Amino acid sequence: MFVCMYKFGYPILHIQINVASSLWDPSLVISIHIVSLVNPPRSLRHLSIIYIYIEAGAMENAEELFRVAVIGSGNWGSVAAKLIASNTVKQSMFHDEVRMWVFEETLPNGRKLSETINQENENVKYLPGIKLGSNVVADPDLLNSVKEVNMLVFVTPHQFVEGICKRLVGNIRPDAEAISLIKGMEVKTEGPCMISKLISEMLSVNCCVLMGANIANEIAVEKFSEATIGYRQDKEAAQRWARLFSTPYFLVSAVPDVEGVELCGTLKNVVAIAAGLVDGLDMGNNTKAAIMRIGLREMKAFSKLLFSSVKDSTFFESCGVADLITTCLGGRNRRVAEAFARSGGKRSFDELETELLQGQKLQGVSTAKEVYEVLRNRGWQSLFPLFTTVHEISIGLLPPTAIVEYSEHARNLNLLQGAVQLH
Ligand SMILES: NC(=O)C1=CN([C@@H]2O[C@H](COP(=O)(O)OP(=O)(O)OC[C@H]3O[C@@H](n4cnc5c(N)ncnc54)[C@H](O)[C@@H]3O)[C@@H](O)[C@H]2O)C=CC1
Ligand SMILES: O=C(CO)COP(=O)(O)O
Repeated sequence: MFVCMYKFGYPILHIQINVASSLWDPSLVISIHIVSLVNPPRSLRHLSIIYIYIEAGAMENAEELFRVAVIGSGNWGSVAAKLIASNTVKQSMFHDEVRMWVFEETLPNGRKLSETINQENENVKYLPGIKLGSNVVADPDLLNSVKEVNMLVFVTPHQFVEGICKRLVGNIRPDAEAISLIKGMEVKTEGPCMISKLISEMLSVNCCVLMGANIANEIAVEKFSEATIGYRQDKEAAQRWARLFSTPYFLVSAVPDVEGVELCGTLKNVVAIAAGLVDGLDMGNNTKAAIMRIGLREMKAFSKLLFSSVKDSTFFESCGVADLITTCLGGRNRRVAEAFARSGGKRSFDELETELLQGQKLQGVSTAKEVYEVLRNRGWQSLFPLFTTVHEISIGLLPPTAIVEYSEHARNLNLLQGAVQLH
């Protein structure tokens, strides 16, 4: 770039040569600047090259920056926006602004949720007391929220994703990429469909997943935790997602196993329902640990039967055993299931969800139903006694106490091991 200007009464030539991209941040450009007097008077000839300096600066072309939208603004959606916003202001490869699509609601005081978020920089309904970052912009208009965006973060309860994607078809950038933080699955007539696959197929985008031991309220107050990104082939995209989410208190690693990571996040919610039932029955820690162990075994077997590519090592990442533990100890699925067991199964999960979670959504009960459909369609019910029992308890077919009646399933558990070894 050449610029000619007048300063101190003399014409000055400023030459900027961009020589390379920085290794640690591709959006940083290293430039050499030569600033010189043009045709200086004899007395200033010794200053004809005034100075040369090297600079590392942000790319000037704003179109090249990655623009992020968070689709969803619940408890985890809001924390995800906060994490991302803290990084986009610091890393020059990202545009500062983070748009957050809000499923619009009118609050009890008559104000709109999206307006309140923008005025107070806080999601007063789903994450009260936490500032999101002044660069988070709430938008109730889905299509506007994704305008010019090339990094789409999906984080809504899983039952709403298909409807959202239908509205997005044809309305996103062709070079957009996506990540799903959603724990859940859909069951179609042709079989189970993971949410990342649904997003990927409906929108023709590459879709990674991010799952982990991530109780949103704890990360909101910046307590240390870890998460796992699952990716298919595009390691570079996975690394970009990791940069977008990682902070000193939120450590993100990536593994090439999308289905394994996503199934861990999805299935542990069913086990958390079982753990909550155990709490509601006052069975104690040994029983809960037993349920978690049996649950982990069924998670692994189910995942491997559906996708032979799923890796054993994935179950030892944050998305696996760590998320199982935290959700069984402190999650919403556990809490509502405990209340269900304490009512002797007399109050429905729907009623308890509305009362205890006030707009937040349970994923475990619907996931148990979806898993059950897969088991029934494939004749695998007897191989997965925990998953089957959780569903049958949740629809009132069995009492909550059935969660610990395992002795008669012993034979089937052995069968399960055999079935998995076949793969
Ligand atoms: N909250 C947590 O600690 C964590 C949640 N997750 C996962 O993140 C996903 C999203 O959960 P949260 O952000 O916690 O949500 P949430 O359960 O706190 O809130 C429910 C959200 O659904 C929205 N909603 C209600 N009706 C809707 C509709 N018809 N269409 C679209 N949206 C609608 C609400 O506006 C609200 O934003 C879930 O899959 C969950 O399993 C994952 C890790 C941690
Ligand atoms: O997924 C979670 C933690 O990683 C949150 O689980 P709950 O939805 O049960 O709160």
